[in-house]
Amino acid sequence: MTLDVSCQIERGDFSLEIDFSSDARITCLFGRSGSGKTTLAEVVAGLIRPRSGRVALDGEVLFDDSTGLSIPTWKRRIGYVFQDARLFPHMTARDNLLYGPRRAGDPRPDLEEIVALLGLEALLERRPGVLSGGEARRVAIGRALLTRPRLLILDEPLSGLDGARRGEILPYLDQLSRAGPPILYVSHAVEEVARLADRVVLVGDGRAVGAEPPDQAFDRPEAETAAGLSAPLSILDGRVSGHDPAGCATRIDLAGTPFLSPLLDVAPGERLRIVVDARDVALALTDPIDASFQNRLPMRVASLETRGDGVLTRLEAGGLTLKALVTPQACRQLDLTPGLPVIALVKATAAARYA
Ligand SMILES: Nc1ncnc2c1ncn2[C@@H]1O[C@H](COP(=O)(O)OP(=O)(O)OP(=O)(O)O)[C@@H](O)[C@H]1O
Repeated sequence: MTLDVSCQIERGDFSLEIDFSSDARITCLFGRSGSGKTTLAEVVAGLIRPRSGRVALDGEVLFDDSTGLSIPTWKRRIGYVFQDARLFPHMTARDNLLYGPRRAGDPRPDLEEIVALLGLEALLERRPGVLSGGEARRVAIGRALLTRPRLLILDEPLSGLDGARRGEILPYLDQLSRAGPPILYVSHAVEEVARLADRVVLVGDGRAVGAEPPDQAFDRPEAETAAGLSAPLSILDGRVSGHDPAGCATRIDLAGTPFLSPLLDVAPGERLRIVVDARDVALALTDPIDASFQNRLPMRVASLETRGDGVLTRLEAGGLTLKALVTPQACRQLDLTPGLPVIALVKATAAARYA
């Protein structure tokens, strides 16, 4: 799937300039409340007409103001799951699932498969009034999937759910990301984006320009502002190489660099993504072998940038990139310059697992 959006939107006093292209399995629209994420999603779905520009999915033009073309929503084959599940209250979960429109000639979608994918078996005969928020969202996602969409739009699918309910639904979203259609995922929550996104479109200050890998997107000051972060995040993809025999730590291979995290319930060989706050990375010129840092990574300074009252230091080693936010004093003391070999010091406990 390739989604190309290049258009201008006006909605009352609000205007948004959009220009991105993504062929990722999960593209996240990330920005703070009111930045225009839902508006952008509604443009893709055909629920809002842009003032000008063009929208195309897999090369098929859905909207083009220069030719006057605007394919209606129902012909776009895009599934849209709204922030509120919008299930029919008088129908069972099963009947809600089977309600979605279907194109003539399309093979009937496999209800069993989608029920299994989203863990809906026990819910089928229940009405929405006796479903939890998370269960209702899963039924709404199932209903959208049963229309065989080319693209699934999930607008803040975890909003309003407490931590436990979010934790319940996230593994289903992981499964969906592997087995379902491509997803346009709207969120203002950094945990969700860091866990799920293949590409991130930052929406803010009237702009949504470029779809970037999450680590790159979270390098930007705009992302820090949108996420309410005090420092950039490193979003690192790795594979579990094993668990500490004493059972208190997990070994992860980060692009060839071994890394120790707290014990994670992830089998060896599985992929995962961890997040490290740039403030949790210290630097040394020689290896402090008697310090408690479990990760002492030989790296090289790639670049330095003044960020607020700190210095954002980007580090590289093989395929691994890591960010450290240090004080200007520390920068002077170590005489940090691009190319300098350093040891990056990261406590195992500083690594959070998001996927
Ligand atoms: N029907 C409308 N008419 C005029 N302005 C609107 C309309 N709907 C939304 N807006 C405005 O458009 C802007 C973007 O709203 P939108 O819902 O797209 O933001 P969002 O990033 O999805 O926010 P949230 O995360 O809170 O859902 C806001 O300033 C909002 O007030």
